[in-house]
Amino acid sequence: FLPPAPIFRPRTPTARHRGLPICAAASDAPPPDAETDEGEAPRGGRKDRRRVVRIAWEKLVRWSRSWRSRNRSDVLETTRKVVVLGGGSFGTAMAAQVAAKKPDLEVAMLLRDDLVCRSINDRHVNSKYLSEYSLPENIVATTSASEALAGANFCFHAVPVQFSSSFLESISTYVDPKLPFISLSKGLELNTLRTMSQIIPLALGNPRQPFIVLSGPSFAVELMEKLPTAMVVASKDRKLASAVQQLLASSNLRISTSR
Ligand SMILES: NC(=O)C1=CN([C@@H]2O[C@H](COP(=O)(O)OP(=O)(O)OC[C@H]3O[C@@H](n4cnc5c(N)ncnc54)[C@H](O)[C@@H]3O)[C@@H](O)[C@H]2O)C=CC1
Ligand SMILES: O=C(CO)COP(=O)(O)O
Repeated sequence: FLPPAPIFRPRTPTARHRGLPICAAASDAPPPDAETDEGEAPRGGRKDRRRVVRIAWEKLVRWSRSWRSRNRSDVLETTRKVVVLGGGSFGTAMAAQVAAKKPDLEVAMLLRDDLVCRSINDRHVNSKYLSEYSLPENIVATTSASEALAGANFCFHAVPVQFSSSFLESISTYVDPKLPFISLSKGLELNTLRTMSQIIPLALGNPRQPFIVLSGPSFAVELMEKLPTAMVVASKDRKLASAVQQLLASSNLRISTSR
């Protein structure tokens, strides 16, 4: 479900390109003889030139593929811990989704209910939401904000919009100002008509808190059932959107990026 790698097709030199050292910069091979004009070029010269272009192009394609795959694996490789704020249906489903991507990733869920924490930690089941599904064992639940947020590389926010301001204000001292916040919550705050992109920086007192939106249409149950699901991740920071895409996308979850 990851987007396909762009396909680069080497173009046969056309009249417009003739005499130009196409792709010469990407090749170790010497550029074709700039003096050679097609009209005068012996057949062998033209063949050599095509070969040089082909080799340069193949090199460029190999570099592009390796760069893409390096970037793709880097996000998962370098992510050690994610935190999920809110352990309702969607927080639980996203925790399960990301935990399944990497068994040694620590997925910390910040909850209010100690009994639910115990059911997750001891039995790997959220006794209150989606209790019919087993959760990956690398999900740990806590009621301590400092514990949940310490050392996290990404934060998923799944507390309903109407309670988000007060909840975030209460935990703001534990939030690293560089921690990327991925909002799963949808809607407007009543009275203020603020969106989550306004609520999060205001409540945390940090206008520069990295912010990403992850949106469906998608439902918690379809993720738990591993049904084919599509989502969109959007951020003003294109690299961050792409990082979240790599972190979450799987064979059942296709994620597109947007700005
Ligand atoms: N359920 C779904 O399939 C989807 C839900 N969403 C969005 O995700 C957000 C969360 O939805 P659900 O997980 O379905 O809701 P939910 O009602 O299942 O869970 C809400 C969670 O927030 C916690 N919470 C409520 N008030 C709180 C407060 N004052 N402080 C701290 N925690 C509090 C609850 O304890 C619970 O863990 C919503 O904005 C919803 O629109 C988005 C896509 C799909
Ligand atoms: O957004 C949803 C599905 O995409 C569900 O959100 P609610 O749970 O707020 O209806």
